[in-house]
Amino acid sequence: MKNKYPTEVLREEKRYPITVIHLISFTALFKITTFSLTDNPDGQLAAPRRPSWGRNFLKKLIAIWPQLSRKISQHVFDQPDTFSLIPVKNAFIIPGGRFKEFYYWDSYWILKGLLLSDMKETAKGIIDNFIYMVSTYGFVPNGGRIYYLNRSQPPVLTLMMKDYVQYTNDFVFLAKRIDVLEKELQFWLKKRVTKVVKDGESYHLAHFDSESDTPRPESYLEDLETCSVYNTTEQQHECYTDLKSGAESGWDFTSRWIFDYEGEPDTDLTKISTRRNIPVDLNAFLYKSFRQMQYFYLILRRHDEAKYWQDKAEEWKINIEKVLYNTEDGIWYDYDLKLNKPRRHFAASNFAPLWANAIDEDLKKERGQNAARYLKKYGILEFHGIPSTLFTSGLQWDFPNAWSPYQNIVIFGLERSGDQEAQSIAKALAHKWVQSNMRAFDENKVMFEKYNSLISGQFGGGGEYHIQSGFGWTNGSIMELIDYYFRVKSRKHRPIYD
Ligand SMILES: OC[C@H]1O[C@H](O[C@H]2O[C@H](CO)[C@@H](O)[C@H](O)[C@H]2O)[C@H](O)[C@@H](O)[C@@H]1O
Repeated sequence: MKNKYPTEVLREEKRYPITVIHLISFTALFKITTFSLTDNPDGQLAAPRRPSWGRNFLKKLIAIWPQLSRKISQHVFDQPDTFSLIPVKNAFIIPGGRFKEFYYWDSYWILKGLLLSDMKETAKGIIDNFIYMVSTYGFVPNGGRIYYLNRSQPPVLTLMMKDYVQYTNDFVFLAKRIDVLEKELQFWLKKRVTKVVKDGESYHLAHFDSESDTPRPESYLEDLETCSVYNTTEQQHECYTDLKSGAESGWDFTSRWIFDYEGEPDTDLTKISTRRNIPVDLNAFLYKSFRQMQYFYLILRRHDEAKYWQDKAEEWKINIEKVLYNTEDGIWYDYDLKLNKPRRHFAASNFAPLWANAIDEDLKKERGQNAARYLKKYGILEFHGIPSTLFTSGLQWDFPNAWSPYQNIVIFGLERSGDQEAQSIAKALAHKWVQSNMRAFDENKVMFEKYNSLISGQFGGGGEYHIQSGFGWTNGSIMELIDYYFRVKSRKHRPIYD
């Protein structure tokens, strides 16, 4: 069949018969077991500052880093056209399982875990890989393959730099790279921002919007099948673009991106319309990054640039408040660009502005209180992890799956609101999540990419592939939770909680 495989895949498959491909993937990436000399993978996390159960678990997690570390071999640099890997110089940490290359937003939580394990050189190298990609391609691709070059993932590079600089005080490193951080955020401002109308007023906010209208090479047959319900080529192309935009969101896939005829979330993937949604979490990530740029430029005494990013942060804060905050329900909601109305449904992403602090100082406590009430209303405390949504669609970013990054986003959002009840709920949520992860680890001897919020210790399921283990971001984010909630003494370094 013509066009059965995308050109990138064809190029690799045509040149190399199956056996050679296997050989190549074996030699294209290799594991590194020794880290840089200044890295200390025994890590301060495993030091005797916490209960012994916590120390033992953390030691086991730290021991997983070498299994997930990769470096690109010289063959790829010598013959880049014969590999699908994007050649980056420094070692990195992969998620694990089928994910054998680096992933953009996974790396944010991985980096937190690396810093908490005192592996600052590896962390630095990972940031520099991303800096290289922004310099070369103008943005950070979804992951480390050339077939990911038509979409990004939630923007977190500036936040990675923040964690690194906060841990190391390496302002020279920051000063040399700040223009590239700026370049990445300009990509989002220029390519992903759209006009939003609410109550007759216009605002600007971002949405996910891949520029490619063909099936995802890594899930080619799945996408062909999903979009085959459409009769015209134009409709099929729209469908592919929305699937790729869904992958750009990192929530691939979820009822959040699916609309029924009345604009309500749906479980039928063929109705995917990712671009129609203004996502709360994406705009919170951007707000947090804009504010961070303001602080970075102030430290570097570049006052004009600091003012530019201060204005952007203020604009985003106002727009998040006016368009996404729902005073009646006391929470933020995604916004439907077509029907100009909020999508009033539970999602773990609804809490992201609390975590990003996209709130006026005098409203912080009240917003924390409201968010706590909202969690209780939906009985979220009864679960073993905060589920992505409350829709059972069979898609992996829906009920009952709970994903690690959003545990930290919700928990640290509640924690930093300063409201006492919100803080005690945050602690209870952290306990349940850590418990479930530890139970699963005891039974299976591995960490998973997602968990089932209905059963403590049970891994998640659904979606287009089987459950994967490893797992980079789960390990990084649980280290952050354990470090914050299960500590018995003060620490040498300043914490990096977010
Ligand atoms: O191959 C299917 C999809 O797999 C990735 O998405 C999932 O794994 C990623 C790595 O852990 C994670 O970043 C993402 O949030 C998950 O949904 C990949 O990112 C997708 O682009 C890809 O289509």
